[in-house]
Amino acid sequence: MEGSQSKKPRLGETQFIIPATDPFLRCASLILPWLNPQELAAISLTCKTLSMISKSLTSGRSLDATRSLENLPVPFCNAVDSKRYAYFIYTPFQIPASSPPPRQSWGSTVVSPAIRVKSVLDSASERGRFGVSLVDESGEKRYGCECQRCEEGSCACLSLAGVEEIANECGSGCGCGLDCPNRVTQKGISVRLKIVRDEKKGWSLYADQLIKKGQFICEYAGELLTTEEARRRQNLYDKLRSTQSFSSALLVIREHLPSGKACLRINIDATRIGNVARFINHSCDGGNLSTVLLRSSGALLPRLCFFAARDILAAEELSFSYGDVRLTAGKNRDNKLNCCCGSSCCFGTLPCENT
Ligand SMILES: C[S@@+](CC[C@H](N)C(=O)[O-])C[C@H]1O[C@@H](n2cnc3c(N)ncnc32)[C@H](O)[C@@H]1O
Repeated sequence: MEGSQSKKPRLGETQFIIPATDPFLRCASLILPWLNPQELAAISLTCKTLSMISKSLTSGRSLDATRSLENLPVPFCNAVDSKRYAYFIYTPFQIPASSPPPRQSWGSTVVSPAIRVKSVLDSASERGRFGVSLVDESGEKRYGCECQRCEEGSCACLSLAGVEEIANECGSGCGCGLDCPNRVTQKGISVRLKIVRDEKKGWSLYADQLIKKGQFICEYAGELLTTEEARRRQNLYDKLRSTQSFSSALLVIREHLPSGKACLRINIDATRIGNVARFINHSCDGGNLSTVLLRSSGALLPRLCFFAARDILAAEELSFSYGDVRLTAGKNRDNKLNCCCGSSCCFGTLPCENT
């Protein structure tokens, strides 16, 4: 008898089996993954079948925020309210600003393993395509290191004395390949993570395994904006936040140039298009992540990368400091947000960016 019992699906395992012969169902299962939550909710009201497909998609979406674009799935976990996932377009790396944001298929259970593998490979080549490159159109290297290949796990231009000191990685301007040990941050996420709902802070990124001090976690990926566009969007986000529960993820990085006279400003907006880093919350004590501005040889702009600042236990929240609240005190007074980081040195308000 034991063998004949059908196994009940566990939570999040709902699968809608689509008969290969039914053209309506096959069409619906191809189109629905491209819809956003509002569109999905609307279409699921039209008939029982579409309602079942959209329930199955919602389950699929909550199992992996990365849409198979990273090496490992990053699930949403919510024991607080009924939200199953946060909706945004996933990119594993920086991309030029996109308006309107593109559509992206998400949550389909009919994706074959071959397509999953292909999407990961595509993301690796896209990383190169969108990277602002200093290699000229003929492919001739203009900048970059001289290494042609790396031997026995070491690269001639490796300068990995400690996490804080990483400032350069090999890149498209180098002769070495993706297996070069000086390309730690270009291979995607390789530690288990999960996105957990918190009553006060909203979605929060957590470790789902022990992460050793110095391990790479992820980069802050999103749309690269001009300062003018960053200001326009920040105003819009401030307005949206004052009328509804809305969470933005626009990060402004300022890199002071060695002369001390100029400052390079990079605006990365992960609100509409981003990666899992958009779920990292602020902590007034600096949190458990160190941020490193990393320049890959051949790329014009640096990338902001997160590393473990100490050993991080499984089920610990990942956090970093968004900035010094004392420096932003008085700015954007109407838009202050309460900080709930819970650290003993909490200032009570989140640092705000005066874009
Ligand atoms: C980059 S997002 C982080 C992910 C966000 N929690 C979510 O649900 O999408 C930044 C926003 O998260 C919330 N947040 C981050 N750190 C917080 C903290 N320490 N206390 C309260 N809210 C926080 C704020 O709403 C902030 O605008």
